[in-house]
Order: sequence, then structure tokens, then C-alpha cells
Amino acid sequence: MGFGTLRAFEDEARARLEPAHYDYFAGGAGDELTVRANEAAFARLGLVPRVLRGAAKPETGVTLLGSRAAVPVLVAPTAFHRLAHPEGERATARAAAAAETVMIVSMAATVAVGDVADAAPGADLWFQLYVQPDAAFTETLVRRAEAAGCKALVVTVDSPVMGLRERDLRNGFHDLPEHLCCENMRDGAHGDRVRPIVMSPELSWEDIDRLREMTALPIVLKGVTHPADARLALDHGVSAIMVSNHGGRQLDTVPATIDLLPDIVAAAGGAVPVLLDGGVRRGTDVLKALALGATAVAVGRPVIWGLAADGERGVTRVLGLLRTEVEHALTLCGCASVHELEPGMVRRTC
Ligand SMILES: Cc1cc2nc3c(=O)[nH]c(=O)nc-3n(C[C@H](O)[C@H](O)[C@H](O)COP(=O)(O)O)c2cc1C
Ligand SMILES: O=C(O)C(=O)c1ccccc1
Repeated sequence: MGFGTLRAFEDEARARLEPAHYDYFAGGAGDELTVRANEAAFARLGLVPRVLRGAAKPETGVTLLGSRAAVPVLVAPTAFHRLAHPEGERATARAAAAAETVMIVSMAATVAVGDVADAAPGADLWFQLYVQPDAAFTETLVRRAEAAGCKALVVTVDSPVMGLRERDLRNGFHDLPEHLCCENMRDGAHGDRVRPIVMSPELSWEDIDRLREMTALPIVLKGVTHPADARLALDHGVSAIMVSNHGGRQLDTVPATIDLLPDIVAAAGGAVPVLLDGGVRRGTDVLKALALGATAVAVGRPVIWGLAADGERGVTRVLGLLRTEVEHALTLCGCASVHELEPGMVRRTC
């Protein structure tokens, strides 16, 4: 199969997936303005290369909270991988390990995080958490992530309620089929019940403080978009900030993450790494985000398309394509490493 570009993977995934499942993966909230804005905003930015800097093959690796990523492109946490491929998160994790990058395992994974870790020895895993109203069960989840060897906790804070996704409403998609479930949500204490994932509008900074006391794992706050919240995140001792609008699946009309990034980077003031996701589809998008101050980016849907198209091999190809594009674009920009990217190399073009 000639999947030469990420677009080809999305086309193949669309052809293979049940339409309601494709819509679940592809869709977003409301009018999907934010879904489209994420990609469109990257397209409005130009890269201004430097010349004659005598650079050899560029170094693309970054170190992040003690994890090493050979390319600054992480796997964003996305739910329900077994809906895309029978091997689900096991396949994704093997591909992430082969690509030497970090996979953020979703709390809504269809394979338990411990089983994901067992399936992919050597994978650098982080665990994404929705803080649950039942504090004891939140702790159970944290302990499962620790036991699986996860190196960071990614706490998603943009979801006090679930976004209103009109494709899902139209398709009547609201649950996994019978044979699949959110395996991390098994209630060890009371038989084999699988708890529902509950969104908590009551969540506050105190919950972040409690989590910090509960675990030694670094905490990444995912879904920060306002600079005031970036400053609060520092006050509350988080280890990294992830600029994210949940790929346009939560509040519609949130601006594109690449447009929000500079103010968050300024607010963070270099105290913690700033990550970004949303609309990253090309190596040049990665360079733009890093030039504007991100330490790394993450990709959500492209990984799903690779998985649906060709399982582990598909995800490996998707991550490999991005890596090749990042190396190529860095060379063309005259950069020997990602650390040489700077804001002056990015220009708004329209
Ligand atoms: C199908 C799907 C499921 C997702 N599930 C989760 C999740 O369980 N937890 C979470 O924090 N974010 C989740 N996200 C958001 C992603 O982590 C990420 O923010 C977003 O996909 C990035 O945008 P991109 O898809 O344009 O790369 C999901 C996104 C998609 C597309
Ligand atoms: O679909 C999502 O974006 C998501 O974050 C989620 C949250 C809970 C359960 C399943 C998916």
C-alpha cells in the first residue's frame, strides 16, 4: 500500500472504518470551527529559513520530564484504539517504542495500561487521567499507571463536561460495542465492574494539589489555553503545560493552539516545558510550534488513521513520515538541531 502522506492514511482509514466510528475519531464539537482552525492556523504561518550555516544531519531528539523522544512528536492520548484495529493500544505502543517516542495512554484506552506496557517493552509511556469524583478510584488509576511504569501523569483539564459532538449525536454513537470497554476503569475492589468515566465540573486547583501529594510522577496539565491558567499551573507545581483544545472536541470556537502558544510560552517563562497538540500534520508544523517555544508536539488523529489503515505498521509509518519531514525541514531551515529554531523564523503570511 502506498501511504506516502498522512492524507493517504486518513483516506484509507475512512474507507475501512464504520462511518459512525470514523466520525467519532474525526469529528469535534459544535460547528467544528476549532477542528478546522487548528490546521488552518498552521497553514497561515510561514517558515523563514536560514542559509549557509554548515549544518550536518540535524539532531531531532529532545528530553522531556526524564523521557527521551527521538523526534519531538509524541502520541497524544486518544480513546478507543480497538475501535480502529483489533490490537488497539498494544499496536500503537509498539509503534511508539519503535519510533522512540512517548505514547500518552488514554484513561479511555480499550487495553489496560499494564497490558499496554507488557505488549511494548521499552516503550516510554505516560498516562492521561480525568480526575474522578471518587477520590479513591482516582488513586487506583494513579497506582495502575505507576505500576505499569508510566513516567508522567497527563491530567486533562479541558473537559468539565463532555463536548457536544454533533456527528456522534446524529449517528447515535455514544458507547463502545459490547466486546470492548475502557479496561482501565475496572473496579478491582468490587468484582469486574467497569466504571463509567465521569467528567467533573467541580474539579479545581485543589485537586491538582492533591494529585501532587498522591504521586511522585511529574504532572502535565493538558488543555491549558489561557495565560492566567499557565501562571496558576506554575504556582501549583506542575511539571509541564500542554496547550490543547482537545483537537476541537470540547469547547468549539477556542482559537487554534498554534495561535495560543506564544502567550502560554511567555507566561511559563521557561520554568516548565510547554507542549502543544492540535492540527499537527506536517514536519513543518512541528518546526513552527518548536520555533514558537514548544518543547515538543503531540499528534492525535494521524495516529488513529495509521492504526485503522494498517495496525502497528500504519502507526510506525505515520510516525516515520513525520520524522522524515522534520529532519528534512530542519535541514532546509539551516538548523543542526531543534534547539536552533527561534521565533524569528516564523512569519504570519495572511
Ligand atoms: C478520537 C479522539 C479521542 C480522544 N480521546 C482523548 C482522551 O481520552 N483523553 C484526552 O485527554 N484527550 C483525548 N483526545 C484529544 C487528544 O489528546 C488531542 O488533544 C487531539 O487529538 C489533538 O489534535 P489532533 O487530533 O488534531 O492531533 C482525543 C482526540 C481524539 C481525536
Ligand atoms: O473522545 C474524547 O475526546 C475523549 O476525550 C473521551 C473521554 C472519555 C471517554 C472517551 C473519550
